[in-house]
Amino acid sequence: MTPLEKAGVLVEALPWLERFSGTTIVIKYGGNAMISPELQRAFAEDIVFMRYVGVRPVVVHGGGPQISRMLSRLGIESEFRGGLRVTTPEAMDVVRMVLTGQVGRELVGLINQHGPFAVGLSGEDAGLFTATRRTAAVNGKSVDIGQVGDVTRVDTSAVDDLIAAGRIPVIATVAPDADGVLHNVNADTAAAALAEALGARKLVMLTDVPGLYTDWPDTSSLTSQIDAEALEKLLPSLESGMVPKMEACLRAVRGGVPAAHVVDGRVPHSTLLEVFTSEGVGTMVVPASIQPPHPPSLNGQKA
Ligand SMILES: Nc1ncnc2c1ncn2[C@@H]1O[C@H](COP(=O)(O)OP(=O)(O)O)[C@@H](O)[C@H]1O
Ligand SMILES: CC(=O)N[C@@H](CCC(=O)OP(=O)(O)O)C(=O)O
Repeated sequence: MTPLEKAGVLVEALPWLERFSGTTIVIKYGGNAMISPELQRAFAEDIVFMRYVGVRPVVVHGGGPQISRMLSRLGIESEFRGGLRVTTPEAMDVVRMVLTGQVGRELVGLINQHGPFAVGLSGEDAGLFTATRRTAAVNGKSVDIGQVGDVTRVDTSAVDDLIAAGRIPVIATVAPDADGVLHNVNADTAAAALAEALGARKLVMLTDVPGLYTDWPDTSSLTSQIDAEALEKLLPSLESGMVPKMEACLRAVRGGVPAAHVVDGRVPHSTLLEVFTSEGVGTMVVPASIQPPHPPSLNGQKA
């Protein structure tokens, strides 16, 4: 690349820096996207980059595959229903241990190789999340799945304090209910609730597919943009992990977040590409088809 081309790349980011500097962006890092140490390091670089250019990143992490591995090492059976893990009290202990003690710690460590930014917390800290037990929808019927919750209250004060101090909150999604009983909350669900409560400018979900396929697994059905109404119609036909993910995107945009994106976390620096380049990668969910004006010279893909 010539020096002029390098300068071009930097200048291309300018409208996006102008748009997003000073805003809060919630990034959900799925366990399936954490497939190599290099990718995890690239993710940490993206988050720190955002912080240095004045964006206020908030990381919500998953860890589904890591939880499944630990459960099987311990000989505890685990199954998913409607994209959610059936969570017994015994499994709940493991979920909490893996998310708060392992996956969260590793991300905090990677980010903090660049400076004292990341602080790990969970839904239990300072009343961040209150959960309400939920069921899963399987073939149109609602079935009990144990200690699994939805986030029904968010107290953002601890996250606000950390952001104001220039820190990067890294959040694990276990949460007590109103009686203090701990629940396992799907990380997509929690990220959407938090993005809504923080008034985030964007929600970015990193996963292990290039985006939403409207006719899964037909690869030609990958969609770059969908509005809330169309997504709502599509939801009953979605499968497995995409159910909570797209429900979460819908919740976020209906709750006032201008755009929610599903992007391929297996692509190095996909977060940077999504936020600071004109291409826009993955699938963007918007409240309605009509978009606010774009910065100059854009292709209409981004928000
Ligand atoms: N319509 C669809 N479009 C894209 N992915 C889908 C769809 N339906 C099911 N999937 C599956 O959902 C998975 C992503 O969800 P999940 O495994 O929960 O990821 P994460 O750990 O990132 O939250 C994909 O790997 C894919 O196998
Ligand atoms: C209720 C429920 O399913 N909770 C999830 C929490 C972790 C998660 O959501 O991780 P990913 O983002 O990597 O899928 C689980 O136990 O796997």
